[in-house]
Amino acid sequence: MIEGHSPLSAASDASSLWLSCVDRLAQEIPEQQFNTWIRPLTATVSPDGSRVTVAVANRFKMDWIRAQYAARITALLEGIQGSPVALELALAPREATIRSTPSTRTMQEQVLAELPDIAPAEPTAATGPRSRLNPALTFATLVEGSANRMARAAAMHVAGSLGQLYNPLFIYGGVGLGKTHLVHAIGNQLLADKPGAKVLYIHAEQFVSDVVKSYQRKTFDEFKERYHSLDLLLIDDVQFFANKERTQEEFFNAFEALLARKSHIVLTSDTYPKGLADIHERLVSRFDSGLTVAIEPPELEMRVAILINKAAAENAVMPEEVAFFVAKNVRSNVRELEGALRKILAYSRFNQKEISIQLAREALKDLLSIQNRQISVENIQKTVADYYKIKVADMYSKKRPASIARPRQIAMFLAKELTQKSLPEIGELFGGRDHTTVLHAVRKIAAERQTNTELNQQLHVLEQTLKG
Ligand SMILES: Nc1ncnc2c1ncn2[C@@H]1O[C@H](COP(=O)(O)OP(=O)(O)OP(=O)(O)O)[C@@H](O)[C@H]1O
Repeated sequence: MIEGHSPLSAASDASSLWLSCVDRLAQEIPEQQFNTWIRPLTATVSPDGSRVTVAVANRFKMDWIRAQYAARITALLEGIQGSPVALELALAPREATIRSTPSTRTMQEQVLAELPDIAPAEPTAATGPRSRLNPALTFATLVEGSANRMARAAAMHVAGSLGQLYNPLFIYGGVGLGKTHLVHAIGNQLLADKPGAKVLYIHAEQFVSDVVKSYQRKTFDEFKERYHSLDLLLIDDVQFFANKERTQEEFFNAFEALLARKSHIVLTSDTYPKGLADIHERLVSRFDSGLTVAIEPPELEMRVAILINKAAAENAVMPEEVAFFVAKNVRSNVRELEGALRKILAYSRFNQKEISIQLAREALKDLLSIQNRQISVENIQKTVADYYKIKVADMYSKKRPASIARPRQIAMFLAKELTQKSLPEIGELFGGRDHTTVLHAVRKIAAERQTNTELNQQLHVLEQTLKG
């Protein structure tokens, strides 16, 4: 803060920080997207401008804003403020709603119950923006490494020869590993080559909402016209179709119609098709009928390359030794790497200092101390999966063979032991399992450890690895 500022001027600076950020976003984002996602937001800014809390209407919007806009909002806020800004997303208080009980639901009520809370300003199937692609997410900005090599090659192939091999292409992996980036890259590449192609990127929850609206408004012809006539459908996070019967049926119809006209479908999920819970078998087998590829957490060298590339894209130079320092300390996913980089760039610009290990240490002070105290569940899942040579995705899958279920129970036990997370939170991070499942795993492994020396030894190795 500038010396001599009165609290009043500090407060008005603080509120203009958010308004300036919104102004900048209005210039960057297509109008429809801006009106849908950014305009309804309200924010509270701390007097020194170091913390901005944005109120969001519902959880779906929160996830979307976090995934699509949070990085850019933080970068803009930090650019305007000239110092690090912590962005928080919070649910705005909402009015109570009355829901029917399942036994008395009509078809429309059943469909309505599938609706994520969407504000009226949402783009509808008929009026939404054409492709919903983010032009910044291209193959050129996606760093390649062994973690995503196969998925990237398959995606490039699809973009280059639509409707031929690998249809559908199913890409799965943990959070923040680049699945969304990759599917946008396919769409952007196709549009660059064939500007007239009909491409749509959609998050699975938005598809649910489109189904619901077409029921509400009786606009099924428009819905079909829109989805069944695409050349390329990119659909993100299909695990959100779980338990949405009507949606699954409509998606199945769209899927069949698109394949029949040799259009391409690309899907992403947090687990592989057979690991998906509560999705109809006929849909799962369709998902698995083309090519299924994984994106793994990036290895050290890839994390380093991502940091150096992303810094260069921001016109900053990140020396390799600093990139190694950061990459060794931020291991779980690319989104977290980006967050760390943003903090370092803001710190360097604000203090007008070159980027060095010392500067990175200072900029990431909070993050590093949190990491030292708290190990993330994602890290535990990856470490345990590597140790027992199973896929990370098996940590979220519904598979039950002992070779998978046991490492999963061990990971749950370690998550309870080494993190601050509650049983329900851990259950959620293991593919939406109930807290009683986690409790059972924790008790079982804890008891067995007392008598089984081999297990005790394995747990010891894992604990040491995780504590670094
Ligand atoms: N290989 C990569 N090279 C460059 N940037 C990457 C790479 N992988 C991921 N990113 C970036 O990391 C961020 C998170 O990636 P993305 O949103 O695609 O992850 P995701 O797997 O879809 O996660 P979620 O499951 O949470 O939706 C994005 O900003 C993306 O551009």
